[in-house]
Amino acid sequence: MADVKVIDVYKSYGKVPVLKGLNFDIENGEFFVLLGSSGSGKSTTLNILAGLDTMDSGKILFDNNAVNQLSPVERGVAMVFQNYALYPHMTVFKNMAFPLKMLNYKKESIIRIVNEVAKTLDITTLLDRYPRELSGGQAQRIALGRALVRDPKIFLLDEPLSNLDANIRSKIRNELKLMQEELNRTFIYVTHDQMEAMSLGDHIGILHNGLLEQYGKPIDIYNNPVNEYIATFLGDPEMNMLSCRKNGNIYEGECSIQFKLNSEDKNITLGVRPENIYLHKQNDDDIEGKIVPKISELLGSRTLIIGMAGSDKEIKIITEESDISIGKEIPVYFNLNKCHVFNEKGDNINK
Ligand SMILES: Nc1ncnc2c1ncn2[C@@H]1O[C@H](COP(=O)(O)OP(=O)(O)OP(=O)(O)O)[C@@H](O)[C@H]1O
Repeated sequence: MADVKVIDVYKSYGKVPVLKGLNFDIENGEFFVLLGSSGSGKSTTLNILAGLDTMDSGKILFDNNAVNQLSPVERGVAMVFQNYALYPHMTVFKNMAFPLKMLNYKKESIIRIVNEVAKTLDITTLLDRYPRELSGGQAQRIALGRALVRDPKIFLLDEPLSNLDANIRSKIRNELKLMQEELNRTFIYVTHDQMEAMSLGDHIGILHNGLLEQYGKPIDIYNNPVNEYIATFLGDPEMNMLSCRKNGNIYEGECSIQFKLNSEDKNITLGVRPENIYLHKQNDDDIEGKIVPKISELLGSRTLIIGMAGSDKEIKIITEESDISIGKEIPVYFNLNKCHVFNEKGDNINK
């Protein structure tokens, strides 16, 4: 049984359509990430799920029950925002106790629940502090704690890590994932950060133009993007896109490549990820291209090469080789099996 079902949700602000028939299911206890660029409608979707915003039409089911008419509290969801929204004049304890107080819990119950949650989150020593005395990571944990005290079925998280420094961010990210597994609750997490989505999500839904453009396990979307938009949105550095044109029975394209492909399309785009381009031939049927390396950047054990194919086409390659001469044309190799073929509409026609 799906925990959350979003069915044909439409939403406009004035004349501007934001959600144009959104559909997806989220399973009980999973970490679902809604990924999309700025303005794609992620927060709107989350607010509608929470009951903080209304939809124009559509249906939302929690455990197969329609929640359209229910208030945020009645829905049993908890929302965690990027700015934590802690009350500055209250201690951590009082911040966490606040939602329970609003629900008229008895004092003893409040003390017991807050202490239990504080123990789970390892924040017992922070209970007497004020928000100004907390680091960003600690404040984030308190914000989660405040959501946890109500024992919600579903957590809705709107870019909760975006105010944190890069190093603490990855630490809290890992903690969040562990916490979700331990709590075994459904997390719906909104972000525009594809790395965050890839590392956190059991499933990812990519929102684009008011629709869920692709849904799946992170690795499946990475390996089988349905179109050029998704292909370039996931992956850093992004997938190289080579324009190619059919000439007789072969395709010719950027990077001076030539290859055979069973397709009727006159113009196609060949997509190849930076890690799938090699400086030495791997297989007899590899496609050979030419680039002029412009920049070589050591990434640790691997090197990023930015090369030029023609005057204004950049090609990015991730290689384990470190001895790269800049400014001199070199051959590069990749295999059609590892490429994606996009038609003129941008759809992936590999499969
Ligand atoms: N209350 C509102 N009134 C009018 N337009 C709105 C309102 N809220 C959001 N929008 C518009 O709806 C679109 C989607 O906004 P939303 O905040 O859902 O996007 P988002 O994907 O969460 O973006 P971001 O990553 O920048 O937070 C945007 O174009 C935004 O300007």
